[in-house]
Amino acid sequence: MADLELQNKKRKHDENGESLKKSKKDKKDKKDKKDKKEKKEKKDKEEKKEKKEKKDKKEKKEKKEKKESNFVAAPIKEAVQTSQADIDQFLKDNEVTIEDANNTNIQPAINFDSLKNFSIDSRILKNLSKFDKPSPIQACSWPYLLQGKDIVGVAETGSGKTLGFGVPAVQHVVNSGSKKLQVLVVSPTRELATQIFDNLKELTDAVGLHCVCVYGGVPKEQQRKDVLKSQCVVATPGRLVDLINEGSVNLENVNYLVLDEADRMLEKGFEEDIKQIIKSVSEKNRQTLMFTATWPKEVRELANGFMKSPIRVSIGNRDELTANKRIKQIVEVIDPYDKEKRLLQLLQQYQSKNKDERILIFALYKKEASRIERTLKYKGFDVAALHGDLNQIQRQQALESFKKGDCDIMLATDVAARGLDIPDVKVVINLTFPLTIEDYVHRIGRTGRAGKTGIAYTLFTDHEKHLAGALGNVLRGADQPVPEELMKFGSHTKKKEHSAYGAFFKNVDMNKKAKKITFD
Ligand SMILES: Nc1ncnc2c1ncn2[C@@H]1O[C@H](COP(=O)(O)OP(=O)(O)OP(=O)(O)O)[C@@H](O)[C@H]1O
Repeated sequence: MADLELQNKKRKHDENGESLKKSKKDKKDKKDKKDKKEKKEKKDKEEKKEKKEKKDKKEKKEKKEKKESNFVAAPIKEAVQTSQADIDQFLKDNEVTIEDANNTNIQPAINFDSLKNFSIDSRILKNLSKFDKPSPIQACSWPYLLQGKDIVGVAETGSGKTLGFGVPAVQHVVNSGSKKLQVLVVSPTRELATQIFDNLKELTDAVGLHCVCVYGGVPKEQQRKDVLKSQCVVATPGRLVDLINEGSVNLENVNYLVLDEADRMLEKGFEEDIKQIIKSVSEKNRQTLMFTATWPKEVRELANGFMKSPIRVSIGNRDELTANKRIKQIVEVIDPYDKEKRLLQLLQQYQSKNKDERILIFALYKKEASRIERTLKYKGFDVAALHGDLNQIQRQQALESFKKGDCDIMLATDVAARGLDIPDVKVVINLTFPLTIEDYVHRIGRTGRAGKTGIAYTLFTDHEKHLAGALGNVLRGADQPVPEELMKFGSHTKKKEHSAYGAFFKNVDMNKKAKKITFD
């Protein structure tokens, strides 16, 4: 009995153990299952959250990109209709030629009113109200530029080309709604870059945007900082390439590129820098503009090389090199050794007339400029000098004192030949003729600006007789007298083999440093 009992007990014990084990196992299975379920739910929740975050991030990015999409052509509302008769009269009076392969034929904006329909920001229009009406180059270029077209704008010196590209540039940024760097204006000299910057800054300040000027001869630090918050940059090529190479400037969002004094920018001395700058700007959405007063044939096909079916707007007969007709051009053929004496006589003659009228003298090389500066100062003339032997501070001070009228005589090399806008320059004296006839047209264009008249006096010697024919053509083209002595040198115009221009797109030996023609 006892054994049996014992066996029963043991069996029961075993059975209890079994069921205990089983219930423990069940419990554990249950718990495992629950844990697993919870884990899965947690994982699903995390995945869902992650998916939502990804989706939100993607939407946010798309929204941001959509907002910062590239320039969308300003919607043209029904423009204030200017009668065709008025338009035709305007085109005829200003000898306007518009070459447009696609015949878009957008009506010129011959008054500021019609600009309102191009959705121009009212603050920009307010800034323009200091003028009566758009200048011809502005009237013809703005409508095309506001439609995102590439343009080559050719118009006489002093005709408002800066705002011609500047107004649509700032409107372009306003339209984009983006604070990224989008506008790049490249100019050949520091003084001209500064002047363009001053013009653009008035507009960017008016609409709460930022503009920066990048040029050599001054420390880089401030320029590096300012670029980061700017939407527009005005630059000379050398310093800009420096900042690109060191990674301080990124042009990937630039979609509005302007070459001011474009024919000069395509010359040999600038080609490597310009090539690198163009390479840094993506071609996809790029709107490219070129503006100048002189547009030699050698440059035209080059320019097309990186523009998209550009519209060419010319004011006046720009096929032949023509000077501003409001400038009285006097050419005197003289012995080179008599130039300084003659210069002193001219200064006596013109300075006595009207103290407020500025006289701008051009020498060719900086050594000559330094020598003449010393001579004039020794003779008691108060002269401001602008040439490459001076540091940037001295150059800025000289230009400022001339603009303000502290000095009414400036002596400069061709660094001042292009673009500088000094309203009261009444007389330009070419003490030494420039290297090219184009530079002659730009030099004398420092006077007779914005509709005013001016006088250009040129001392011509047999050293530059190879340019006598071209000079004679410019004089005749502007209805100016051609001196007998000048014609004695012959009227041929040596076909200018612009090795400078030709080199631009050829595989230039990038190792061979281009000969920079610098006067500054
Ligand atoms: N619509 C306008 N009406 C009158 N004056 C204007 C107008 N637009 C610009 N100006 C003035 O004309 C002058 C010359 O302008 P700007 O310097 O832009 O000429 P430009 O054509 O670039 O000359 P350049 O070929 O010598 O560079 C400036 O003083 C400028 O303020």
